Amino acid sequence: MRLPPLLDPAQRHVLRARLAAQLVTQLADAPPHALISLTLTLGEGHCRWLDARLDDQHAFWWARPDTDEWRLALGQAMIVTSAGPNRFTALQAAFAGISADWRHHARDCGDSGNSAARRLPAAHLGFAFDDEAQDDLPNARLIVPAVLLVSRGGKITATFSCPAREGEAAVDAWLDTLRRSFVAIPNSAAGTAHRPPNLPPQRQPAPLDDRAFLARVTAALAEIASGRVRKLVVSRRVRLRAKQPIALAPVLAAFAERHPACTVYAVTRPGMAFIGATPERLIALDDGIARADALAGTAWAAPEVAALRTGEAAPTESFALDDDKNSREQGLVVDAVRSALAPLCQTLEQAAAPEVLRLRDLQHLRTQFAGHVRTGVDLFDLIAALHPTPAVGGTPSLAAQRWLRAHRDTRPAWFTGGVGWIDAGGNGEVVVALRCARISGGFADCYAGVGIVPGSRPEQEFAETEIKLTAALDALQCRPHPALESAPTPRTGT
Ligand SMILES: C=C(O[C@H]1C=CC=C(C(=O)O)[C@@H]1O)C(=O)O
Repeated sequence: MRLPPLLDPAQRHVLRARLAAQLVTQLADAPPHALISLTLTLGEGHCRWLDARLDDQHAFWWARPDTDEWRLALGQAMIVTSAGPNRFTALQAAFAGISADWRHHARDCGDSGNSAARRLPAAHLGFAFDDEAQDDLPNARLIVPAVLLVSRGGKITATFSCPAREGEAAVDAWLDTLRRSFVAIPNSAAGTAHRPPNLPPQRQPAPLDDRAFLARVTAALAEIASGRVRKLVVSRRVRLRAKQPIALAPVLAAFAERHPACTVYAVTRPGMAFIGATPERLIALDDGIARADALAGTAWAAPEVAALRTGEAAPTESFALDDDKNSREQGLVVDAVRSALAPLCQTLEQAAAPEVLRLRDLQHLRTQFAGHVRTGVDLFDLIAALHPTPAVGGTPSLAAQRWLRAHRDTRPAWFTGGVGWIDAGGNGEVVVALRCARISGGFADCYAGVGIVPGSRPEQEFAETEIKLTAALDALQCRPHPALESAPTPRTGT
């Protein structure tokens, strides 16, 4: 849809006047260290924010298409980064400091009455799988954006934030951020429909990487047989190359259209973007109720994929979802999530049996947990207790992480880490960064991992990664593997 009128360059003077008036009022009694946020209602409608220039600036884009929630965070009012074993505690302390004097003024949208404004203002956060990882995104990061645009349930808001010491100069900085973000696309443009689509990138064959993955799965099975670990999650990368820089908006639009029940996310900085559509919630906290998923075990309906690339006699179909191997794989995640949450919750409930989560190309087993958290427990405590679950690391967790480091199963950017947001009241949600790609210029690296337990077979696990990679490959319009072109994949589920 069109951008809300207040974001139209022709209306900027109105926006400027409203922001300046509210900021002056807030500054009157604020100490310099206070964080000030102003939320304006921009009207009714649905905005996916894909008109924004995401490709060449620091931004965070997040969508839950099926609940009509679309967020775009631009710029930085406050930023905290961290790494190492205490990284979540460091973010927690920083967030406590920020929220101790976070002043919020919500004009025309009464914090409690308007669902679009209820979870505002907010920070966004993300972290790598491994607390020692060093990559082109900080290991762990929390940002209160300068501008946060939210379209949720038909209501659109904009929240502007700055440290009080910035004073009235913040208004021009906010308007500059908006100008830079929406400058190239006239207000009349209707989202990505007017943008040229990306030309399909080519998949770069990497037979050595493929063999290394198969060898890692075999080594993981040997480690499991030794009794030192019970489960390991092994991952691989597929590289795509395009003739021109890959534009993000069409890829995000495709992710959102094909995976509406997933969380679609993009974390960008100049020259690089990390994007994906994940089905897995790590944790959500809402008014003292924590919700978490134990997601693992995979089945798919494309037997042809199983014989790809390895050229060996391979199983021709996936394990049934209720097969012992899948149940074991998911059961270990259920046990770990329960053990992590139980000490932090007064009550904890879990579904009696796993449900089937049907996605576009595959299916998973999922057990949902819900519990009342104990007094004083916050989102960071919950993240620290849960991450990494055996859905992305292994069991026992520390032994699995040691093995993955030793076997160079590195997880670039925030793959198998987390991305999410937290509002000023401590409510928030973090998803596990899966089904993703790191895009840089004309290159896209797509990632997928698989849980290895007794009974896993290397070729079949390879096939499972191919199926998981389909989400990113499809969104990037990469042509399917030749072996799949002649045999269309039967779709199951939605
Ligand atoms: C690690 C990934 O998926 C996890 C989540 C669901 C099912 C999984 C599995 O069946 O192996 C994985 O544990 C990935 O998609 O890269």
